[in-house]
Amino acid sequence: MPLVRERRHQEPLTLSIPPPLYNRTITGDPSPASFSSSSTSPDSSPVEPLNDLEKLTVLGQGSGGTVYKTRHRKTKTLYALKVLRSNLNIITLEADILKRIESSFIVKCYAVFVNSSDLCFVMELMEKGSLHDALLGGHVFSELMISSLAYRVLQGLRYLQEMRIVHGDIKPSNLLINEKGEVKIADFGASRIIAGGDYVSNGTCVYMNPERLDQEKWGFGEVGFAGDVWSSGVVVLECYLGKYPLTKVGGKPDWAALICAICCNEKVEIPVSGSPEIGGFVDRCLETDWRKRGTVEELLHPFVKNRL
Ligand SMILES: Nc1ncnc2c1ncn2[C@@H]1O[C@H](COP(=O)(O)OP(=O)(O)OP(=O)(O)O)[C@@H](O)[C@H]1O
Repeated sequence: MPLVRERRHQEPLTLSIPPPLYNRTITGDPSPASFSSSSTSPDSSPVEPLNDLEKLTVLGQGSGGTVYKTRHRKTKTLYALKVLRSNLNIITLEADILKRIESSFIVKCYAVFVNSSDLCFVMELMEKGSLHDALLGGHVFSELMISSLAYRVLQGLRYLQEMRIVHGDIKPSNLLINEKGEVKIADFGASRIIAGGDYVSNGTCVYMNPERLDQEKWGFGEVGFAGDVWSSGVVVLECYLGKYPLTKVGGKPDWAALICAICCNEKVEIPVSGSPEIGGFVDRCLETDWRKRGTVEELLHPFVKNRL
């Protein structure tokens, strides 16, 4: 069956967003403007309404908005609140995807609220931040830790594939860690739901796979899932080496250098100090031809079998 990416701007708003119900200001919000909110969450939402949340600190900043640590005023439960300031027609696909997801390998979204031009996601708080933070300063991980991380990412991708969802932006800052040290996949801003044919590029360039950078050569098709596998391989290699593995350290690579590094270079391999299992794993993920690349099912063995 041909694949169609549901174009965000063509997509009708799939969330049934009711008219604003509330009109109060969230504590700590520098804007005096009222914070109108309307819940679009599943019935199980523990947060209703949005202004029950008190902003505590800023957890991080993405290209589209800010993520806050918040506390529910009554229950005292902590949540992460992601506020995206963008074209609602574009970002509601992310909300739609999050609404469908229920997996212990993926950061839970409890509720989605709309506030004029902002879309607010109430999410499970991942206390230990992102894998990107954990990698700062050239920190390297043991193979056992990497295999545990790879297992969780692959299980998350397996779930998404069953839901016909391509994540599209697997990278360290989108892999979050909770208090127990469990890694979960987050951020569906570059995701797409596969139904048949069309394709739009999105996501972070340095973790992109050859077929996405060179679409004329590779064409379209069921490449999205293979793309998530490629990115997972880059992340595993980065955890092993303590640095982004496909280009030289320092400086942001320009587009041409990146295309060359990802599409034309010799195969990137794990150093000889690595075990054959992690070497084989990376090798299968970073297979340039997406048709020959390892699948999620295949990659769940044997490297990740030794997971923690
Ligand atoms: N649920 C969460 N719990 C704890 N911290 C979070 C949570 N979600 C996001 N963060 C933090 O906020 C940062 C920004 O997240 P966000 O998803 O907005 O952008 P990003 O993935 O870092 O960048 P990009 O704009 O490229 O997607 C993350 O890197 C992480 O440190």
